[in-house]
Amino acid sequence: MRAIDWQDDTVVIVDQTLLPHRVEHLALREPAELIVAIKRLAVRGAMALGVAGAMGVALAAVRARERGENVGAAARAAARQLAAARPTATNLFWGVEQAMMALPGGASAVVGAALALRDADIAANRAIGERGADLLGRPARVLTHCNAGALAAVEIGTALGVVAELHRRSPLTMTYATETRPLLQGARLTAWELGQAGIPHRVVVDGAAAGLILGGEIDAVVVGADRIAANGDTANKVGTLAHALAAARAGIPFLVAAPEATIAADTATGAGIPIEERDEDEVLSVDGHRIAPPGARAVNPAFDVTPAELITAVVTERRTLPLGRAAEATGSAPQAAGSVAATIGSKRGEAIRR
Ligand SMILES: CSC[C@H]1O[C@H](OP(=O)(O)O)[C@H](O)[C@@H]1O
Repeated sequence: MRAIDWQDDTVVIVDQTLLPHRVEHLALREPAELIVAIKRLAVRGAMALGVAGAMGVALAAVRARERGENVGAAARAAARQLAAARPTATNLFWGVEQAMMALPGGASAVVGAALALRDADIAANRAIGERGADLLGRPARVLTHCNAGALAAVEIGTALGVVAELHRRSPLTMTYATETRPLLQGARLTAWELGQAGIPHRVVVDGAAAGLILGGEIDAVVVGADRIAANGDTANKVGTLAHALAAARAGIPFLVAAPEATIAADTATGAGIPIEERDEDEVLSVDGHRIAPPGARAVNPAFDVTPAELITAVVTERRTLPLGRAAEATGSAPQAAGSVAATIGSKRGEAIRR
């Protein structure tokens, strides 16, 4: 099952707001429908957003061609609206950009670029899983946050790709999935994926992670990312920073698993990463039932930024980038944060010119 795909000039997604109790697909023919799905997290996760961005431009181009309208104008309008749908995951803008680069070739070329990006995502996730497992060796107990699995990509996923590869090589004793308030991607989606994969797991409340980590119950933490700045600072689902602080205190590896498309060489540090502020009712209610007293207000940042010095390494489909904690975890001299930018910049340039 793919979280997002292209079928008969239509984008087909699994409506993730209905999981785990219902598996329902949505067929989206118009960019506007896809934008609504992105905003309400029916399709979500950095890699899936990259594919959605590209496929959204393709929808605009194909519909315009069918209607005899200006394909370029329709694609440019859709690109602007798609890029504004969610601000943090750099993959969304990258996917839109990749599709727009194919525009001179017409609607068919844009569709081709979107499908190539979809297929490249699958291959990248497979490589990330192998590279991340190579780095971690044989941890027995792993903790992950939010959902960076197949549902956040096309197939496989990043952090859960590493978890699945670790389990394939040497069965994991336990995987701890933090529930990930307020939208519960961990309790709903990661638990569902791990159950489907037959990987032993327990859901834990977000606030329990630090105690498990400092209590010696966790051997490694593996998470995804929504944007990695040039110096290695990493934005991921809110709550990630707390787990990184605990992992640093406990001296266990904290691994960020993400494709090259998540690296934003033009974002110098974490301070430059826009953090999505979502509707406060997501915090004040659960499943439509208000849990806070009338009049209570909330703040609802969807992401936080983990400083590079708390991250053991970023693994992508092509590289293992040791960051601030590499010296502790692997004994290698930590790569100066500044040089990460140079490495990222030069390599990423190659990727785009691929
Ligand atoms: C690595 S993609 C998964 C990534 O995206 C999630 O955010 P959201 O569910 O709001 O799209 C979360 O940050 C995951 O780590």
